[in-house]
Amino acid sequence: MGVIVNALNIVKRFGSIIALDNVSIQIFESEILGLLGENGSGKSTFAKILYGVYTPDKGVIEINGRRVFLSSPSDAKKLGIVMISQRPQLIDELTAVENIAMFLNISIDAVYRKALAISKDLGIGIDLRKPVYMLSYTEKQFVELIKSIMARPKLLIVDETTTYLPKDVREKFYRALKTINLSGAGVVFITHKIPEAIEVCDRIAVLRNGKLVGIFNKGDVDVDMLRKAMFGERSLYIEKREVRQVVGDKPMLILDNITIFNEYKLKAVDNLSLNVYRGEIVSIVGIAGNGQKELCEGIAGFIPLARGRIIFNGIDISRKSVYERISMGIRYIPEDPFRDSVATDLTLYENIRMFLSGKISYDDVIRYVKELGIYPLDPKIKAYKLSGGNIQKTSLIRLYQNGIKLIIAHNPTRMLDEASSAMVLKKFRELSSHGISILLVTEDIEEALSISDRIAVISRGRIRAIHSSSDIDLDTIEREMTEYA
Ligand SMILES: Nc1ncnc2c1ncn2[C@@H]1O[C@H](COP(=O)(O)OP(=O)(O)OP(=O)(O)O)[C@@H](O)[C@H]1O
Repeated sequence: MGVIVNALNIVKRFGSIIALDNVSIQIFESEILGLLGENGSGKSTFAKILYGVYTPDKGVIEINGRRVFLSSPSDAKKLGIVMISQRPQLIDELTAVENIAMFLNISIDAVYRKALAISKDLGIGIDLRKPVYMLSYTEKQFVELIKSIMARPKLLIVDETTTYLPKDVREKFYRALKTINLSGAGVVFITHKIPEAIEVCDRIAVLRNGKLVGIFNKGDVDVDMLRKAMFGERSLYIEKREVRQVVGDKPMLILDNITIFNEYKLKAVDNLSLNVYRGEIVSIVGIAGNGQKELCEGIAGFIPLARGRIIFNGIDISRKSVYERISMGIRYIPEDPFRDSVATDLTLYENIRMFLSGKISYDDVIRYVKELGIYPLDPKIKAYKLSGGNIQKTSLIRLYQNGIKLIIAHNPTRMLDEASSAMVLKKFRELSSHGISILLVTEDIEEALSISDRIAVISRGRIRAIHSSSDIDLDTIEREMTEYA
């Protein structure tokens, strides 16, 4: 098998942080190379160097045996390197076909026939002539996948794209990656999920604190070995999650037949009713784009209800402002910390101070940074310099505010590694045992099963089923999620 990419002794520093410390990785033709590592270990930095977003401070990149200098993604694209980011890079107002045509610089008619054939081949039923804003997150990622296949890449980088897709959709995605492999291309597959890495990848490279710990062949490793490689001795402390059974009998939140329209005036939440009791953890699971974001924003007060009522702690808050809802004890953790919940131009210290009332000393901030496991342990660092997972942990400072009665958390662990996710779920459990109610809106069914008292399945803005988490299993929930989609 030929070598597509030879990354030799790559060093990348950001000020005093060494994001990549002498990392050498080869990527072969027709292989899927996994990239695993805890938050802040250097995965995205490595991917961005291959995609021309960052240039290395030291080291050499060779593509097909020739030394290259990638100074932008268009340099990378010319060499056949394509990346699917965690957030779809599509223009919402254009159709899927127009987006693909623009990326490939070819005519719309030529794109349509080919794209349709590829989507049929993969068993993906997407209307490629719809504007992208009408597609769900999953459908958008499939458009990215079709776009990547049509670009005939030599190297495809997939950055945590599949984390929350339901099993059957994920399998279609994996099949597509194997198809890309068949043409001789290599794939770099970044994921936080160790079992997924074992399932999909031929080899798995593990990074820790910017250093390459090792590259393992699929057949030679198991979950425990990879966990140890990722976290070192800390792997021993990753808690087993367990289901709690303490729930109050007083509804903290009553959603009474609420309907909410999205920014495109489409009905996103459709006549939805649900109660969350005092101290209860209720999860809402569903495929992304089924009204979850609008539901969260509607409860937090960012967007108005078209119909229905929200009763919080006995009071109708349907017309109350965001500020009034916060004062009453509602906290919202949005799913996109970059856009909605962390001021990236401010320092970590300033972000933490902003969300915690009263006098907060520098030492207090250090304590929170430690408790949240934010890396690097430097309150003076500007937030934009943090890795995705560490930015997400910063947004979770809201969990430490006073006076909380209800938390609405939307995919709060999406970017977190296993140890950090366990820390957040432990915090949720602790808060609920103090009577705080939690509405966890997540696409991670295992997470929902591990922590919730009840699980509701959402599809097309409606609750399709509600289960006690002790009476339900993953397969049934996945079936229900896709049945109505
Ligand atoms: N633009 C930047 N400026 C300063 N520091 C940065 C920048 N980008 C990344 N870093 C730092 O480099 C280190 C590695 O970050 P990177 O984003 O590669 O981690 P990661 O493994 O992808 O993490 P995650 O799983 O959280 O996405 C982190 O300490 C991060 O704070």
